[in-house]
Amino acid sequence: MEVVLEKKDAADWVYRGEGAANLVLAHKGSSPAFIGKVMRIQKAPRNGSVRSSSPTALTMHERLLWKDMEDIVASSNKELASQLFVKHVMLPLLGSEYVDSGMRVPASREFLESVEKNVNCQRPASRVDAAKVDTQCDYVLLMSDHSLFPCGTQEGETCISVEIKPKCGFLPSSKFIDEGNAIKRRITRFRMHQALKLHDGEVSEYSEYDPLDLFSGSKDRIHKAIKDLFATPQNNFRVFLNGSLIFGGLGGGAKSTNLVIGGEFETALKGVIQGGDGLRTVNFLQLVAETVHRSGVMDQLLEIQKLDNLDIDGAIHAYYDIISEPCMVCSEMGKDKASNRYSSLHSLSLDESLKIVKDFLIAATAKDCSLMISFRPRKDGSTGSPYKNVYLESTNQFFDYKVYFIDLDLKSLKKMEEYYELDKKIVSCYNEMVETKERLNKSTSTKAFQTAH
Ligand SMILES: O=P(O)(O)O[C@@H]1[C@@H](OP(=O)(O)O)[C@H](OP(=O)(O)O)[C@H](O)[C@H](OP(=O)(O)O)[C@H]1OP(=O)(O)O
Ligand SMILES: Nc1ncnc2c1ncn2[C@@H]1O[C@H](COP(=O)(O)OP(=O)(O)OP(=O)(O)O)[C@@H](O)[C@H]1O
Ligand SMILES: [Zn+2]
Repeated sequence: MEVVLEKKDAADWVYRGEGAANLVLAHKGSSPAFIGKVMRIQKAPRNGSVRSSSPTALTMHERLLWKDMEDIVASSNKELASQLFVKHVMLPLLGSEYVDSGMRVPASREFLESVEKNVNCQRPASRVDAAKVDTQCDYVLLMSDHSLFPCGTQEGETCISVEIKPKCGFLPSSKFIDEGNAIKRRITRFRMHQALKLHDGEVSEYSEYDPLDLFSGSKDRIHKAIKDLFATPQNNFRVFLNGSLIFGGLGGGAKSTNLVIGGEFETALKGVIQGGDGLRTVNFLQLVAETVHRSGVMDQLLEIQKLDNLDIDGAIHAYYDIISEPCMVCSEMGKDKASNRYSSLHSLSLDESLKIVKDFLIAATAKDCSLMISFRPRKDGSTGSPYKNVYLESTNQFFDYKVYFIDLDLKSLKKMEEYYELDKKIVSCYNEMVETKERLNKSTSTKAFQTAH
C-alpha cells in the first residue's frame, strides 16, 4: 500500500536546512520507513520573479535538449524531471557509490502546510522572504540522511560529517572568452564572485578559499583549502554531529544565520576526535583533508565540471540557436566583430549545439552540488566494516568514512541568459575592485613619497 504523508505525520519532521530551491527536514520519529531519512521539499518563490531552478514542466526546448532521455522528457513536472536527471545523468557520471537519487513519496497539502508552519521560525529570514513550501506539489523526495551512517550509530558511537560546496574547480581556457573577460583565465569564478557578493552585502568578508586548492590533488593544498573554508564557511562548509549542525550557517545562502563558531566547535568534537583543547579542531581539519585527498572524489567531480569546455561566453551562442532566436550577444557586439568570432558556433548543426548546451548544464549542476563526508571512529581491532577507512596520524585514530554528493538538480535551460549576465557582472565587479585597489595603492605611495621628501 502506498504511504501518503498526512497532517499528523508533520510533527515527526524537523528542520535540517535549505538551499534556494528546497527545504530539507530530518526524521525524528520512530517510523521504520523513515528512520535515517531526510525529506526534500520543493519551494515556490513568493514573488514570481525570484529565480527558480526549473519551470513547472520541461519547456519545448528542454524536451529537445534532453530528447535522448525518454523518461526525463515524458515527466509531467519539474521534481520528477530533476529526480530522473539525477538517476540517469548524474549518477552514471559520478558513480552509484556516491549518489542517492531518492524516492518520491506522496504528501498531502495539509502535511506540507503543517510542516511549513512548524519550521518557519527556524528558517533564515531571507529564505522565508524569498520562498515558501510549494503546497501545489503533491510529492516529497525521501533520501538517506547522509550526515548519519545507515542502521544508526551503536550506543556511544558518534558520527561527524562535513558538508562542502566546492564550486567550480578549474580555470576556463575557451577560445571564445572575450579579451575583456581575460581575467577569467587567471582567477576562479568563486574568488571573483566574492567581490560581487561583498559589494551586494551577501557576505561580510572575503573568503580566502580557492577551489583550485581543493581540486589540486595535492595534500598540502587540500589542507589549505579546508582551513580556509573553516575560517570563512559562508555556504560552502558545515559540520554536523549526529545530524545536528555544530559548525557553519544554517539554511544555506552565503549570509546564513545561526552561525556556530570555533570555540563551541572545539568542545563539540570531544569524544570523537582526540587531542587536548585547541588541538581537536586542527586534527579534525586534517582528517577532512586527508579523506578528500585519499577518496579521489574531487577528480571525478572536476571531470564533470569540465564538460563546460566552451565557457558561458561560447555556450550562450549555441543556446540562441537552440531556441531559434537572434543571438543577443552577437547583436550587441555588432555584426563584423561577432561574425568573425562566433561564426563557427553559429554554423554548427542543431545536434552539435544541443550537445554544447547539454554539457554546459550538466557541468553547471556539478559546479553547484555539495558533498557530504561522514566519519565514525573505528573500534579497536574492528574488521569487516563495509566502509572505507582513513587513518588520522596525529591522533592515531581510524575512522570509517563515506562520501555522497547532494543537490544534483537539473538546471533549467532558461538560466543560460542569467548565467551570461551574472558572469559579466562578476567580471566587471572584480575588475572594478582591482582598479580601486590599484588606485588606492598608488595614492598611498604618492603620499608616502611626498611626506618623505
Ligand atoms: O550562480 P552561483 O554560482 O551563484 O550559484 C548559485 C548558488 O549560489 P552560491 O554562489 O553558491 O552561493 C545558489 O546557492 P545559495 O542560494 O546562494 O545558497 C543556488 O545553489 C543556485 O542554484 P539554484 O538557483 O538553486 O538552482 C546557484 O545557481 P547556479 O549558478 O548553480 O544555477
Ligand atoms: N541527503 C541529505 N542528507 C543530509 N543532509 C542533507 C541531504 N540533502 C540535503 N541536506 C541538507 O539540506 C541542505 C539543503 O539541501 P540542498 O542543497 O539539496 O538544497 P537546494 O535548495 O537544492 O540547494 P541550492 O541552493 O544549491 O539549490 C544541504 O545544504 C544539507 O545541509
Ligand atoms: Zn552569437
